[in-house]
Amino acid sequence: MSQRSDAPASSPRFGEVVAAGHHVTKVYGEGETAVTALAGVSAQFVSGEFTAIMGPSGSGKSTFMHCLAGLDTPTSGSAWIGDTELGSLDEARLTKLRRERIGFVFQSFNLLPTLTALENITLPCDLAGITPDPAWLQELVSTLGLADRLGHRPDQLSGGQQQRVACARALASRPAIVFADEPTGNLDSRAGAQVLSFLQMSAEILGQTVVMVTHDPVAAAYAGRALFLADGRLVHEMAKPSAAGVLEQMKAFDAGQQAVR
Ligand SMILES: Nc1ncnc2c1ncn2[C@@H]1O[C@H](COP(=O)(O)OP(=O)(O)OP(=O)(O)O)[C@@H](O)[C@H]1O
Repeated sequence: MSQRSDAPASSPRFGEVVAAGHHVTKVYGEGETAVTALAGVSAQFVSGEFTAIMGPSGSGKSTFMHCLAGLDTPTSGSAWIGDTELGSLDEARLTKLRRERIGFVFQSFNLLPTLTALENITLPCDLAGITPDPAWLQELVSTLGLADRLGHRPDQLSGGQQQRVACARALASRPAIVFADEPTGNLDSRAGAQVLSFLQMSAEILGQTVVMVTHDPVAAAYAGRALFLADGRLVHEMAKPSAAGVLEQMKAFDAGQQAVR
């Protein structure tokens, strides 16, 4: 895939902050049954960066991602996409922003079963009233190895092919940011590696900002940066994570030790 020089003028410039959470706190429930899922997490995501959010089960990874993407609302603190604070938007504006500026990849693919692969890929653009750039679509489809599968419905595709369709769907509108929640959780290691290589390349070559929640150190090693959550707090950050380094860090947290440097 070649570097593109014809990105829309509204595309973020390299190094620009495209998403941020400021002191994001999320408490579910009230009183004695209240659960503090996030306790004041702040992080910034700059253009072209591929960030993995790591942490043990229940550490708040998905809640943080959902708050950043406007799928959940912080109890206090704020979440930003570009210079828009999501809490300032009503539901209609939030839906519009999600459709126009955010791409999603979920563990369970979330493709519509009655639509073909191509119809699934273009659905968010159709809903947002955006006409996807045909050359860009073709490039995505060929890079993801989907050219001869576009007329198939999801039940006629392997899990790996379905997740590659979901990746094409996420990038079709050239969103400001792609959020991927355990994108390889339902895939074998080979299909998972294809999806992760694509996400890595989309950041490194296309400048696509990607934030991925994962528990898998091997998956995190595809990212350029890993953030570690524990008990709803941001406890460590690692640049250029290796699988071994991430594993060591996770073991240290399990053992209640300080961050490994
Ligand atoms: N809707 C909810 N109602 C009540 N508690 C919730 C809700 N969603 C999440 N929680 C709680 O918030 C905490 C953080 O959950 P979250 O799903 O963000 O963690 P996670 O790190 O993504 O976990 P996992 O890796 O297991 O998916 C957990 O204690 C969870 O039980």
